[in-house]
Amino acid sequence: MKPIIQVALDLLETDRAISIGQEALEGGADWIEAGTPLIKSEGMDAIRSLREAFSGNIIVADMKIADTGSMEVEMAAKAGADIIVILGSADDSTVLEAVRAAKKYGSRIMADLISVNEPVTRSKELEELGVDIINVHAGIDQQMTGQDSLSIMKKVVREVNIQVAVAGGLDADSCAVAVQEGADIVVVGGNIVRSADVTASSKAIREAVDSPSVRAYSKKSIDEEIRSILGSVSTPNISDAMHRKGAMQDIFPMLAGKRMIGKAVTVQTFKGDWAKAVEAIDEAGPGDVIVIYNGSRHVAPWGGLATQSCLNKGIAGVVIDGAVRDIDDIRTLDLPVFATCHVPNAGEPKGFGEINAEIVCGNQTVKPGDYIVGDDNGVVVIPKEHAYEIARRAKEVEKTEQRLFEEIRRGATLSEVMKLKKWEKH
Ligand SMILES: O=C(CO)[C@H](O)[C@H](O)COP(=O)(O)O
Repeated sequence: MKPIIQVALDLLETDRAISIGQEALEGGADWIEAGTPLIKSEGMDAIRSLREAFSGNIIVADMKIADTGSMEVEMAAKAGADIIVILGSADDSTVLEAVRAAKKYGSRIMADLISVNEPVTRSKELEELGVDIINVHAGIDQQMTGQDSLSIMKKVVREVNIQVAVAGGLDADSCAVAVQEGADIVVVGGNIVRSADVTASSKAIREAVDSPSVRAYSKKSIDEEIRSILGSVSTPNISDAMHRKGAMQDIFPMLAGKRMIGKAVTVQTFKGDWAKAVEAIDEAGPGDVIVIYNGSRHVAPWGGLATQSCLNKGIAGVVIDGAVRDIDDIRTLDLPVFATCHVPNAGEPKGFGEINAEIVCGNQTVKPGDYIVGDDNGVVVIPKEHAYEIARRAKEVEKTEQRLFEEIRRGATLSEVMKLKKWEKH
């Protein structure tokens, strides 16, 4: 049987969901899912509208039912859902009630294994309780911390005889792996619905699941993955992902159009003392960013010679809470430099201070090894212990913005696309 692509319309407004759903179907998606956010935002009317707009397609209502199985299945079924999602972690009594109601109204039940502790055991129990489809799912917040669903899905398909779906940040490559490993249904949200070209993204997934053998799925190291994700987002995306934390204050790019990503080598110095700043170049390695607190706007601990030395070592960039000089040389060299200002004066190499201690730079705490990202907007610090999660969340912000850009390009205004008035705080 051909694998089924279920497109999860995780949006807040039905009109956007319908137009994105249409584009996804043009690319080859099969089932239309009313995502949980859409159902919470618009209620059963969202399901009714999707039923009407997509009369020939299976409609899945991602109700994530936790209780009152019968009542909630009845609501969704009467609104037009063919498949209704309950939580696999719901009590057996709720599952049974949902299954009974689904039979009565001619619908099917999909059980979502999100946050289930023993997914394989629970899948078998759910099958016995009469569930039609198991969905092995790493939720969106779980994905941000690195959890994925494919390894569990592999085990589940061997243990149950009902259809198995898989969900959780899937893209074309992971969908191909999923169907190779036995998934009947791939559930794709963000990588279709927040794409600027929904039809093309949906088509790429169609091709991947229909000829999965040509795909290779390579696993990068965590540092490679963080750097690769951070390389595709902006500092505003990261600031949004960090709820406006992390941006350095009063630190500006000294040359335009340069992007910088790296791990911090920190330097605490004192006004105009440039010894530790320059010694840090020898401590730092390729892909590091030297982050210096100096604290003077009038004497510079950094200039053209230090910048050239960094290039010889493959250092990714420099950030200085303080001044730089030789700005004309710096502008001709290919190293991103961020600083408070530029001045003519150099200080003295006295040697006070510390390399790789925790410092404050641009009013942000920076620890050695934290990820530092800089672009024309400024510099953000990402604590190393949350770097993967923040990078993933920044990528989600970037995807959402790409989609908004596309809808604005088509003629709407930002407030129209975002339905700003509707979502103002009451
Ligand atoms: O149910 C969901 C979140 O709870 C999503 O619909 C599901 O995870 C698919 O979306 P994505 O591909 O973005 O993970």
